[in-house]
Amino acid sequence: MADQPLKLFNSLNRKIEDFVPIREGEARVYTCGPTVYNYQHIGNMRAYVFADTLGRTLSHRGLKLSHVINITDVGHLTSDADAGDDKMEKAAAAAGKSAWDIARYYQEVFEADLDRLNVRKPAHPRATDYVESMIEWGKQMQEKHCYELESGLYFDVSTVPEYGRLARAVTDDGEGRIDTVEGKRNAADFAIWRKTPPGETRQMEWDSPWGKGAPGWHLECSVMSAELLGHPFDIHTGGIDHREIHHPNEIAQNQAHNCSADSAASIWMHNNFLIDRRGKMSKSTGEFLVLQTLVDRGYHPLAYRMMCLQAHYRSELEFSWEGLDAALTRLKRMVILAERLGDALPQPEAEHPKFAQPLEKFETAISDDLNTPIALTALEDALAVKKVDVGIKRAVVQAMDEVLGLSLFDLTRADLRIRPESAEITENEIEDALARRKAARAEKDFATSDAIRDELAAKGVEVMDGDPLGWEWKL
Ligand SMILES: Nc1ncnc2c1ncn2[C@@H]1O[C@H](COP(=O)(O)OP(=O)(O)OP(=O)(O)O)[C@@H](O)[C@H]1O
Ligand SMILES: [Zn+2]
Repeated sequence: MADQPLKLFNSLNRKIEDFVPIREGEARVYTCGPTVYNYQHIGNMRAYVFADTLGRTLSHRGLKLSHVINITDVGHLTSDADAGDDKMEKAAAAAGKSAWDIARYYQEVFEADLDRLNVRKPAHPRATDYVESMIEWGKQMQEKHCYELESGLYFDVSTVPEYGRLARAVTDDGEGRIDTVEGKRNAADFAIWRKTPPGETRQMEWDSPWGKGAPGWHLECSVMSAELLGHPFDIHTGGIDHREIHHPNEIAQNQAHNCSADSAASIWMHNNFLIDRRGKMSKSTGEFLVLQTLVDRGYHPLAYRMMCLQAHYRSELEFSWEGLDAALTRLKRMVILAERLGDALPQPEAEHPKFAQPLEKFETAISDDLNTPIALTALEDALAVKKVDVGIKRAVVQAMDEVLGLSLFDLTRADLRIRPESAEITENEIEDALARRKAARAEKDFATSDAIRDELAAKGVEVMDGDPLGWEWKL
């Protein structure tokens, strides 16, 4: 479909590059997944909407996609730089549950949220299923690249070429934040294996040549990407915070293990943060929004996907309820226009000159480092084309929607109504009352019609005659 190259921003050299798959006709993508010690906030979910849009774009270009989003169920400490407690063990202790139960619970919620945001099903390997391979990696790297301290096996970052070239400012931003562990050779050295301290038992621990303990978080992603995608693979993604510590450490391990200066992925991509008035949305700072909160307030989850798509993935996105309202309204307009195409049979082979411009605009935008804000306007241009065969129009709109993942043909007006959990009246009751009112009006029985209107108003439903969006009522 697309004859222009797909251009992507590579964090490795800070340049836009043409994407060239390593294996012809295929694309392999690894995305750092959640640490399942808590709910994922909507900022975390932005990272997966971005990765999914990338995956959909690769599929759209006819590539066979293998996408992995791992589940970190062990090893991530409260500081990315190997200091503090294990996030899983800490959450388990606080909840009085086992770390394993906590991990399973939050993984399920995470997967349900991915579904609700139309993130296509990637592979979800759990770190705890790969510990044996992690130990193998440790043994293999140990002699040339690691040293043992009382607390564990550490990676010496001076043993690989160009350590930290991915990070923006290794000295002040990266290393500056690293808490020191006594005996470390370089401040940026990190744990490959963390030994369980003498006299303690951890819920999640394994035997290893370095004693009982658990793998380091950075090691997990190196090992799972190698096992599931093979090194080298095409694209590695994550949130922009990973560019500073986690990904430089992954690269160092890949270089050491693979005996190569190569980072193991052709392109490293990072999404920017979702912020609110206080800054980066973050679990560690206490209050945060989860997808369910949006749903409880009556918003369809895809309004949030729309909100994400309205910003370029490399820009910060500020969350506000007004912004979410605007995204919802935009989605509604699209759904109303898509509805008019009814059940027309899409005709992907047929062409119409009226769609040349929107299609060209769409391809150019999405190929330009996933410029979804412009791609959305191209979709709107296509939806606005009049007096054409509906089958052709449907095929064009559907192809664009496949990339953006908004499910325009599956959503209905009713799905998109603001319908807070706390509302007293059900959708069916409202529809029923409206139908009775319509019948009364048709018979010029205005007394009944007004009575129904007042009845609804008493329950907080405003009937909107002549609403330009055709949304006959709102709460
Ligand atoms: N505010 C945010 N906006 C966008 N992406 C984010 C944000 N916060 C975290 N991420 C990304 O979400 C993904 C999942 O991260 P993880 O589950 O490890 O969360 P975390 O680091 O514990 O979160 P937090 O930083 O909120 O405490 C990572 O790719 C991370 O970079
Ligand atoms: Zn990772």
